[in-house]
Amino acid sequence: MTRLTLKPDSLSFSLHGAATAVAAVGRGTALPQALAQVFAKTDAAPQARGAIQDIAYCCLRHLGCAEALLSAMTPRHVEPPTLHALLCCALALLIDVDDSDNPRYNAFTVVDQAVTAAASDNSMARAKGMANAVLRRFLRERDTLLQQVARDPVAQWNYPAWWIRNAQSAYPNDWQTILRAGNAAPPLTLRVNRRKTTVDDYLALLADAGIAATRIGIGADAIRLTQPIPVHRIPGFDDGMASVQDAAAQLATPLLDLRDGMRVLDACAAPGGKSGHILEAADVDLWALDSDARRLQRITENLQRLQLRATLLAGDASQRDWWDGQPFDRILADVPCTASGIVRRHPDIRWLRRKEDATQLSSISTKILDNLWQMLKPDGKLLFVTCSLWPQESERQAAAFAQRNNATRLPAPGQLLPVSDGQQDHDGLFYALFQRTA
Ligand SMILES: C[S@@+](CC[C@H](N)C(=O)[O-])C[C@H]1O[C@@H](n2cnc3c(N)ncnc32)[C@H](O)[C@@H]1O
Repeated sequence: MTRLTLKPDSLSFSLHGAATAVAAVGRGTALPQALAQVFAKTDAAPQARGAIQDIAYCCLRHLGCAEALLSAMTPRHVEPPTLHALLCCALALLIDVDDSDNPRYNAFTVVDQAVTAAASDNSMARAKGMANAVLRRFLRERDTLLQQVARDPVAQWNYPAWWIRNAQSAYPNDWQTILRAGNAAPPLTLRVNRRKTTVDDYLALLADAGIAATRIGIGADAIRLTQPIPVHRIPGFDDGMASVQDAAAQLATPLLDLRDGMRVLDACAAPGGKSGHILEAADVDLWALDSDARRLQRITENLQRLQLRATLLAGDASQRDWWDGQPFDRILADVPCTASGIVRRHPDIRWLRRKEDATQLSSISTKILDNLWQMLKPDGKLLFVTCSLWPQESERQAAAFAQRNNATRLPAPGQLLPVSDGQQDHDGLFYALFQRTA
């Protein structure tokens, strides 16, 4: 509940909105929903929404360090949760200021505006003196405090301890690079719609619009914008000339080896990123299935924009009640997983997931894969995809599946580790391709 009215274009307003969203993540809400709730309650203009979102993302990327700093500077756990989140948001911006050559905010402005945000809210106003003291102490003792908390791996890496241990055990040589990549802001990667244009012509269109972009070495239709821009500013976006899609995700369609006339199932299809790419590549009879009926609506919107058509079905890929009994030439199984390979886009995931989630999600994907295998034509191909880094959900699952079903494994990239610099910039996805021989 607010006491003072904060100006919607002020940093205090953005900090208050971001803190409300981060506190909701602390209660188990995914960040996109948490932000949508904040935007629904406040009358924030697009620019203020952008600032709220940026601060919330920054906070979740620095949450381990911010919480450790707060514990080091305050004798008791800070309550209520929105005040705790507000101080973490402010500390995250101050840490970011320290890291950046071109900081977005002046450090003293951050402190002043965080205290104003606390003062504006009945639930926090009493603690504004404490908030001021904590943030000013951080400014005075920054180096000592950062050194002190960096002994704790959670503060050093900004992931839960179990996540760091998982990464160390799965990737003894690469775990630090992987964790660092997950903390970087992702690039804006586009997929050019080859039904409407070519990569070269689209790059020329972007250049004419003054938007710098380069071809990416992975994914034939992939280009990366040098600076992310809002989606509505992407030339031809509303007409389906380009879609936002990570470069690694753009490998699914070429791996499916599609030909016109094929009957294709995209079994876990929402929001339809890969469905759209499949339909751009070939004239296939595509069935797009998802168990979440609300998320199917996102496929409808995406395909409408691309002016492409599929048969949309709400159903469980581990069951058969939605199937007409006609086998498929190709099946894409982009199964539900922990999403540990896309944390740079979703910094909340690491804080929302639990260690045991991988086991539970693996058992769902085992059922999905075994069921879908029975729906494939002889010689048909099934592409198994996850956006996970954990072998339990990816390589171990693929190997066990091949053994159980006597499936022939065809060449595919396997585990792609997330990379956050250079030409190959992409998320961490896993691909395994199987063929039915009988
Ligand atoms: C990784 S996402 C798919 C992303 C999508 N292929 C794309 O490229 O845009 C996984 C999807 O699986 C769906 N899902 C989860 N369990 C399922 C099930 N048992 N059957 C079908 N879909 C399921 C989720 O609703 C979610 O939309």
